[in-house]
Amino acid sequence: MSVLRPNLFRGSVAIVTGGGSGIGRAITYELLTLGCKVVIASRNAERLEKAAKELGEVGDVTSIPCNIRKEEEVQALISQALEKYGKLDFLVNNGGGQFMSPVESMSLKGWNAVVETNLTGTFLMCREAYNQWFKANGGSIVNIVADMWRGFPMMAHTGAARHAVVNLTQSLAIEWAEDGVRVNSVAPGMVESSTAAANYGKEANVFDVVKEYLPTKRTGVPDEVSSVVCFLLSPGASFISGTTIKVDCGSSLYTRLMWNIDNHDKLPAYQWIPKPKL
Ligand SMILES: CCC/C=C/C(=O)SCCNC(=O)CCNC(=O)[C@H](O)C(C)(C)COP(=O)([O-])OP(=O)([O-])OC[C@H]1O[C@@H](n2cnc3c(N)ncnc32)[C@H](O)[C@@H]1OP(=O)([O-])[O-]
Ligand SMILES: NC(=O)C1=CN([C@@H]2O[C@H](COP(=O)(O)OP(=O)(O)OC[C@H]3O[C@@H](n4cnc5c(N)ncnc54)[C@H](OP(=O)(O)O)[C@@H]3O)[C@@H](O)[C@H]2O)C=CC1
Repeated sequence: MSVLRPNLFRGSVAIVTGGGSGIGRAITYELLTLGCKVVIASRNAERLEKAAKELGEVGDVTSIPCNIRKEEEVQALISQALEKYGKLDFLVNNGGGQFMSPVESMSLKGWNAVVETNLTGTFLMCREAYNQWFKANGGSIVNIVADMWRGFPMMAHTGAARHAVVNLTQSLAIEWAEDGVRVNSVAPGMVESSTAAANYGKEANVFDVVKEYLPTKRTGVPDEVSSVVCFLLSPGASFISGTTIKVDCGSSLYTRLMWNIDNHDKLPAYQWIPKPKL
């Protein structure tokens, strides 16, 4: 099912923030099928535990509740993961989110909540994983960002924070190269997980509305992000660090100003069958 070879990550250990839902869950699922042990971490302990139970049928997974905005919780997450599995190979900073609002009515508290979640949370996770393990042992980090390349109207807070993570990725790739740590990012386009649809799909019907504006004429699926994350973690990406891969099939490049793409179905989704519940 994974395009990567079976047992590729046997003996490896990963932490995936937000690993209990949506894209993070797809990443966790694929890592597990490749033999990796995975710690999933996010705020909602009940939902996380339920996800760990379901994913436990695929492989060795542990849930540890953690709010990535809280320094002491991040420190505890890394040390508990190390206690449980004795090592750490991969960190996937996928946990994040935002709300829709024009800047003029964005409160400072709301701005801070989004910047702390997406930028400061990623910084804390990277720093702690490095200080507690990667510095002495090497490792690989993938940060999930977003399609903010042309600004992010209605989500300016997340646009600013995610672009900052791209720059953080570049800085860390250089600072930590001599310790054998690779750091990359993945920037998904519009990816329709059930959670994302619940967050944005109903209110503004975003995922349905955008389809005709995408070169694919369809939204992405979580498996299409997961496969790229797993590749970046793998030895196949051993000469890639400090980069951000856009997983959007060109949507960040497309405007209808000079070129119009008519409706088509020539770029179908790469989706696991049977599809895991995401
Ligand atoms: C479109 C497709 C592209 C993207 C897809 C995805 O990313 S899919 C994945 C997407 N998944 C997600 O995005 C899920 C994760 N997202 C979240 O958990 C939240 O959006 C969070 C990041 C703000 C964290 O919030 P939290 O739990 O830490 O904090 P809190 O709830 O206490 O809020 C703090 C303050 O923020 C403000 N404020 C908050 N909401 C709204 C709003 N709707 N309206 C206006 N303002 C809002 C408000 O000021 C509030 O304070 P108040 O006025 O209440 O005293
Ligand atoms: N779907 C899409 O189209 C796109 C998604 N993205 C990004 O990809 C990532 C995954 O999104 P997706 O799977 O679609 O949606 P989800 O809502 O399923 O994923 C967000 C995850 O982040 C966790 N999370 C949020 N805040 C925190 C926090 N403070 N500490 C720890 N965990 C947290 C949530 O769990 P909990 O609530 O339990 O904390 C949840 O599992 C997010 O960063 C999202 O913004 C980027 C571009 C497009």
